[in-house]
Order: sequence, then C-alpha cells, then structure tokens
Amino acid sequence: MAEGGRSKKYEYYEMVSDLYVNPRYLRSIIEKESTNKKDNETYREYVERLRGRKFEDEEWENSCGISSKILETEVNTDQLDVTHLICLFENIFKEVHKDDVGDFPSNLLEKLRDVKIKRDRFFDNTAAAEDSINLGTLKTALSEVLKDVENFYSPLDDGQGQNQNYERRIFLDEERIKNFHSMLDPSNQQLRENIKNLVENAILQEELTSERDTVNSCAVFHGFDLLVKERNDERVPENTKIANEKILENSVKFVVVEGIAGSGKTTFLKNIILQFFNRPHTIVENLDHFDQLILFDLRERTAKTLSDVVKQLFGDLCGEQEKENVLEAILRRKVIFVLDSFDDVNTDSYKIVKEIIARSWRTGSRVLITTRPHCKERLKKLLSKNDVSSIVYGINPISKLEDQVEFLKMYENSSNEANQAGVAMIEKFKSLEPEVRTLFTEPVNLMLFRLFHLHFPEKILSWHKSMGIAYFIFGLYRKIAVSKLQTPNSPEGENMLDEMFKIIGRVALELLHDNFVTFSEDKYQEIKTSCRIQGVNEEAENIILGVVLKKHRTVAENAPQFFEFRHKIIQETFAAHYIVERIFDEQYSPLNSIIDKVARETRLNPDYPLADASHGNRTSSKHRFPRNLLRETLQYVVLELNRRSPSRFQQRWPELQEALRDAGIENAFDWQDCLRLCAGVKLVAEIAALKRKDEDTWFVNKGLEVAAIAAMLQYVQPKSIHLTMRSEDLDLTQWKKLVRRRKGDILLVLNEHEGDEYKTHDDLLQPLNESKIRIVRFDGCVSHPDSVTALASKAHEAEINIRMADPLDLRALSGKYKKLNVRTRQLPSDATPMPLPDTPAPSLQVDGADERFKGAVAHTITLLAPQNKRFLTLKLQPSKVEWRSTLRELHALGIRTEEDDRTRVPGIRTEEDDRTRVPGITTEEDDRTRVPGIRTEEVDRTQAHGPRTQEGDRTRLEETKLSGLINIYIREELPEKVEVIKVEDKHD
Ligand SMILES: Nc1ncnc2c1ncn2[C@@H]1O[C@H](COP(=O)(O)OP(=O)(O)OP(=O)(O)O)[C@@H](O)[C@H]1O
Repeated sequence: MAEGGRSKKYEYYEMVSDLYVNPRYLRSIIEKESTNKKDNETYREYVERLRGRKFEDEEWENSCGISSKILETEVNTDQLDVTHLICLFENIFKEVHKDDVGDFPSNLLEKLRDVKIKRDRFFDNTAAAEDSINLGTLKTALSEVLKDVENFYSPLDDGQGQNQNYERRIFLDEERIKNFHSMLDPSNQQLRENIKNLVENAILQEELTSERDTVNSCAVFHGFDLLVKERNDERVPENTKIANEKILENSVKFVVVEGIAGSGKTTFLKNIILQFFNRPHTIVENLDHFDQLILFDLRERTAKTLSDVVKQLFGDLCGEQEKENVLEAILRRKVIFVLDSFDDVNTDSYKIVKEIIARSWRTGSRVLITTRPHCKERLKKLLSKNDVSSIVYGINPISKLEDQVEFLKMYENSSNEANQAGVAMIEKFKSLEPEVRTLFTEPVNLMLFRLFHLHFPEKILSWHKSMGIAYFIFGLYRKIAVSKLQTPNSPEGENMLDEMFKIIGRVALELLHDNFVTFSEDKYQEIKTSCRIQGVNEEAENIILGVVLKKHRTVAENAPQFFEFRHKIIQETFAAHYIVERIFDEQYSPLNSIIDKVARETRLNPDYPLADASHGNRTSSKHRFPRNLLRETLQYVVLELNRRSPSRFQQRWPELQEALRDAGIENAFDWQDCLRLCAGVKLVAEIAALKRKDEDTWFVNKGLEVAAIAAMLQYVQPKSIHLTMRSEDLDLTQWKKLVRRRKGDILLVLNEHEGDEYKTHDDLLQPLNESKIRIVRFDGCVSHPDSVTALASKAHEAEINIRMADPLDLRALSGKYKKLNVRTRQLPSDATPMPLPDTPAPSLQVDGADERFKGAVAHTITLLAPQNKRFLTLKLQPSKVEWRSTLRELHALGIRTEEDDRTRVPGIRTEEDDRTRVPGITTEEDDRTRVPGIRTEEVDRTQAHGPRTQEGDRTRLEETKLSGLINIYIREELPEKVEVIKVEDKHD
C-alpha cells in the first residue's frame, strides 16, 4: 500500500484515467467552436448569447450540474478540468450546431458522452482483470471522437505547435510517466542532491550591500509568530498566534502568508525551501510529509507554464518533449508548491498559479504562497472561485526590544566585520526613543538600521517617528555610493552620482510602472548607456550600479541573466525620490503626467516590452497606465514631499490624493493603513479619520493600528473605541498618545497567554490620570494601588474584570462599576482584610484552589468579602475538591452569594424550578433565607421520584441552609452527590 492507504494500483488508475482525456485537446475544440466569444464574457453569458435568451438559474443548474458555478464565472478555459470542459463543449456545441442538417453534430455529442462514461468506468474500476478491457474500449472510443473532430475541424493544435499524430498528442507517454513517478521517489538521493545544489546555489547566500557582503540565510533566520488572519475553517480561531514552525499544521490547500514590504515573506520561504533540502529542521514542522518541493518566484518571467517551472528544477529528467510527462508524474506525488510574491504576479506567472490550482487537487499536495496585503483579496477571490480551501497568516512584527536586539545580534555574529562596531550599533539601537524603535518592527528596517548606523551614526539619535524610514533610504545609498567611489566627496564625483541616481530612479519608476521587479540584461545595458551619455566613466558606473542593483539568481541553469534592485523597497524609494524631484523641477506639470511620462517615453522605443496588464488596465480616465503597482511608491512620495516642503505638499495634496486613490487606497482601512508609512502626515490622518466618521465604534485589535487611531483621533472622535489585544502587542508610547487624544468611551480588554494571566498592566493604566476618557470596560491585571485610583477616576458604569497580581484595596471602585469581577490567587496568610465594594455585589474567583490549600482559599475569600458579606458569585478552580467543610466555614462566617441562574447547566434542576413547577411546595426556612436564585439539587431529585416525604423536605431544608447560599462554580465532573455545586465552563 502507498502512504495514506492508497494502493499503487489506485494511483495508477487515477493517473491513467486522467490522462486519457487530455484537457488541452478539449480546450482546443472549444476554442474552435467559440471563435466569436468576447474576452470578458463568462461562459454562461456566452451560451446565453448563442441561444438568444437568458437561463433561469435552475435551468442553468440542470443544464450544467456541478459545472454550473465555474462556468458562470470563468471567461476562458484555463482552469476547467475535463468534466467542466465536456459540459461546456456540449452546451456550446448544441447551440452552434442547432440548425445543422445531418447526423454529425448529434453523433459527435453522443460519442463524447460515451467517452466520458467509459472514462468514469475506468476510473471507478477496482478489479484488475477489467483494467485492460476498459482501457482498450476507452482508447477506441476516444480515437473515434477525435477522428470525427479532426475531419470536421482542421487538425487540432495543442497550443505548443506540436505536430504529431493525434494519438501521440492526446496520450502522454504512460510508461514514461510511470518511470518518472518512481524516479521521483523521495528516496532517490541522487535527484534530491542535484536539486539541492541548484537551490542552495540560488538562495543560500544573501547578498547585502555587495557581492562580498553576504550572509548565510539559514544562519541569520530569526523566528517569528504568525497570526491567523482569515480562514475558511471555522474551527481555527481568528487572531490566534502560532510560531512559524506550525504553519503547516492545518490541512488547508493554500496557505497564504501575508506581510507588508520587508516583513520577511521571501526570507521565510527561502528557509523553508532550504530546510526541505536538509538544512536545519527548525523552521517548519511536517515538511517531511511531502515527496517533492516546487519553488517559483512569481516575479519571474522565464516560465510560461508549470512544466517550464518543473523543467527549471528537474532539468536532468526533462528533455523538451518530456517536461509535461515529468510534471504529470510529479503531480502524482505529494508536492509542496512554494510560491513567492503574488503581489508581483505577471501575466505568465498568474497563469501558472491557475495551473497549479487546477492540477494540484490530489490529496497531499499543498501550496504555500506569499503576498503583500493589498493583493490578498485578489488571491482570495481566485481561490474561492475555484473552491480551494485556504488560510491567511500575517507575519507578526518584531516589536519587543529584546527580539529586535536578538535580530541585530544574529546578523552581527554572522558578519565578517569586527565585533566592536556591532556592539556599539546594538547599544545605539537600545538608546533610541521607544517611539522611534517602533519604526524597526520589520526585518528589512532592522537590516537598514545596521547601515544607517554605519553611515549616519550621529543622525540616528535625532530621529523622530514621523520621519519614517523610507525617506532616509535614498540618502543612505547615496552615502554608500560616495564612500565607494575612488575620490569620495569630490564635487564632480557627487554630481556624477546624482545624475546616475536620477537615471536609476527613472528606471525604477518605469519598471514598477510596468510591473517589473526583475529585468533583463538588455535593460541593464540600457541603463549603462544612459549613464555613459551623461559622461559617467565605466568604473564609477559599475561601482554605483553595484550599490543599488544585484544579479537576480534563479534555480534555472543557463538561464539568461536578470537583474534586480537590492530590495524592492530600494526600487520603490528610488522611484519615489525621482517623482519628488520631478515635482520640484516641473512645477506646473500635473502629477499624473509626471508619472505617465516615464512610461510614455519608454513606449516610444519599439523594442521595449509591453506593459504587463496582469494587474489591470488603466484605473482612471485621467491617466493612461495602471497605478496600483505604485501603491507603496506613492506613499513614499507623500512622506518625502511632506517632509521636504510642507507648502508644496499642501499644494499637491489633491493630486496625490487622487493618485493614491487610483492606486487602490480607497476605503477607510486603506487610508488607515497608509498611516503606517506616512505616520506624521496630518492630511493622511485626517482623511483616514473622516472615512470612519460614521462608525459609532472603532474596533482596534492589532498593536500596529494603535498609532494610526491615535493620529486619527485628532480629527474624529467616535462614540466608543473597543481595544482588544494582548498586552504585549500594545505599545506603551502609542497607547499614551491614544489616551491623551481620546475624549469619550473606551473599552479596554487586555488578554494574556495562558499562564501569564497575572502579568501586570499597571504601566498602561498610569496614563489614564491625565486623560479625558471614560472607561466602560476594563479587563486586565493590576498590582499597584495607583492603578486602582487611575481606573476609578475614569470608570463609569463600567464592567470591570480585574486580575489582582497583588492584594489590593478596590473600594475606590465603588460607585464606578455596574459589574465587578475579581480574580485572585490565594492571598498570604498575614494579609490584612481588603473588602471588595458592596454594591453591586462583586464576583470573586480564586485561582489555584486546591485540596491542600482549602484553608487558604477560605481565608482569601473572607479577606476579600465585602462588608455585607454578599458576593454575586464565587468561583473556585479546580473542581475535584470536596468543598463542603469550606462552605460550612464560610457560611458560618455569614458569607453568601446571590446569583446562579446565569450558569445553570442542563439537567441540573433547582428548587426555584421546582417551586415554579409545583406551586406552593416550599418550606418556611427556605422562604425566609432565600436570596433570589439560590437552589439545591437534592430537592429536584426527591421530586423527580414523586410526592415528597416529610424526610425529603427536611433534608432539603438542611441542604438549603448550608449549600443554597453559596454557589461555587467548578469545572469538569460533578461529584456523585451534589448539594450545592453548580458546574460552569470557564467563561472568561
Ligand atoms: N526572519 C528573518 N530573519 C532574518 N532576516 C530576515 C528575516 N526576514 C527578513 N529578513 C531580512 O530582511 C530583508 C527583507 O525581507 P524579505 O525580502 O524576506 O521581505 P518581504 O516580505 O519578502 O518583502 P517584499 O514584500 O518587499 O518583497 C531580507 O533581505 C532579509 O535580509
């Protein structure tokens, strides 16, 4: 048996039955039948046009069955499998040939249906003896159809210009596929070793500032958390954090990693790939479940089909004719596809993603894919259209100082430089203002910090947050280039450098505009020629280009040479700088024409590759080219222009606003996100706030949003702000800012990981004193009396769920809350009484209540009991403790509780129920002592067995006295005989 319980024979069936009706030829027939189909017309719309009237939904479903949904949305056949293709063919064929005379059309349809039946029969067959018979009849039937088709149409083309007889073209070489299948067995060490070498050659070393300045990608990998952002499996809670190793522990087909520029998506994938080929096994668990790994950078343009991608990796196995066979064999193995940068996808690579979706449906194959956030929706749409299960993880920023320092140290330890400089750099980092440090939550920025420190050690200290980092990148690279020139700091040298940077900036913009992150040798030479025209000598030119650009490495051997910027962020900041310079130089040119001009100039060159339209066409009637590829670039323009000339920025703001809108920054969320890069730009904060002015409540769940919300509060104050997050994600400086600017209600829920419930949040409560906020809910842990005072000063009719890390007097909260839940550990035996406020009655939970500490638990309860000795509820954990004696003790001290209805558990009846059900059956004692909602179970049990006895009543009375007054909430099992104890799942 093969792994997973599927026999080899079954795998073979699957393989053969799938191959024997090759979708490519069906597509070809359909294309011949639908020459008048419009490009953007869905197949439903097309068939409706052919028949001259619309389908009722039910009629369409009857006609197309399981294919109805996909044919309703697809506009070409790329993603349709055999079942959908045959269905589509039938529908089109029926309409196109409805007026034809003769038997041909109906015969052909009949024959095709017959092929499908035979194919299904073959597929379903389990008896080996029938294999060859079924296969034979299928082949004959299919040959008949194809002969008819070839007679009717001109000879079919498979789209690859192959001109073999139709049998060869339809039937992939089954024997070879079987051979490849076995060759691809993971135990084939030689093959694995070959691929490993290719892969390591391409990605193991990362070039930092030059070919000589490299690090080993594995050695510097810094682990991080992933946050579940979206999933189509309800069992996985949203916003759950998991370590990067766990990314494959779910079972969805597509695992999407979403992260902003420089957050480490590519680096993560690189390390996963290296691990697959035997590098340290610490990055991701479960990788060894896969037989093969196929990596593909969606920025690349060299592969046109999935089989081309396969050929890059398995070149030794694939001759030109064989790549499809090898691919088919690979697809029968458990494959993990690792796809990087969906946000940079181009026409060809998009097709390859679609091909992967269509062809990787077998169990066991999965896809890991990364994207910047703005393209997530596009990807999700593609996946949901194809009913592909998916989960989206976000990369959690590196926000803790210790993690940032660890990151920097790792790079220092791996670099060849002397260590003293590294120590100084780390010390400098630690001394940054906490707010400035929040700029360095992405790996790329931490990397840049090392360079900033090297080149501007003094300037760093005067940074403030609103400056952002992008603004400094251009200056940094200029400085690096100057230092590398032979005559640094000479005016001529610097002039020449500025000229060259202008050329590089223009090219950066032009490439981004046309969706090119990697570019060809020709383009590289073109840049050189432009520099030469400016009189730059060759040596300087090589130095300067080498500072900003690098060779793009791929796994494909003998592939043409490609180039790229050292990072996409460098490309984007250079493009932004170029636009800003043009704004200064061309005062009267509209922004759109400044941007479009670059593209227009290159279009004049007939050899220039056409703009890639895979990201859509032009997005506004005012300019000619798509803007969404410039989303980040335009934000860097906003940042830089605002910083360099506030008045010019003000003047250009309407145009910038429009350009940003055209780049896809439209809704409130987009504008708010824009504040991440443009933190200090007031006009952006204002527009983000105004976009949300009609929302009564602003929900804040991520640490990164707090700064944006604080900025927006200068313009709009919503009715309420609900801030719910782990305390570790709430940056104190940003929180202080938010609190200072907020006027009105706040609901603050601070969660902790299990085990950390008593980590205090006193520092987060201190800023309340100076604020104009009103706390309507607080969940968190405090340990200092000042925190209680601060909370009391701002709480109003609040729900307060307080975890006390140390004994505290909470009476100051009296009159400020409508609900008070206090959670505590056992208090020390020598603690003084700290009665909780009386009204409304508070609830108390004592954690760590244990058989051994029953006395301490009782003591804790008595120390905290309000003056009137009434709790709303008491809750002890854990459950398997005999509390009767403790209850007696507490009861004797006069302690009572008031409520239990809320927590009633099905099946546990109460006396209150009984009384209602059987009016008048109560006792005097009962009536006298009952506080609303006090119950016993014994009563029920008696009652369940018929009329009560005198004895029964007496028992009940006793039990009521003891137990009915204290409801202890416990978890897990009920003790055999329950007098008082109600069960409740942990509800907080
Ligand atoms: N986990 C990590 N450990 C160590 N270094 C990292 C890590 N992640 C990223 N880096 C460093 O930060 C740089 C930027 O990261 P990377 O290119 O992976 O970001 P990205 O999210 O793919 O960016 P973009 O969306 O712009 O393509 C890398 O070149 C690498 O040097």
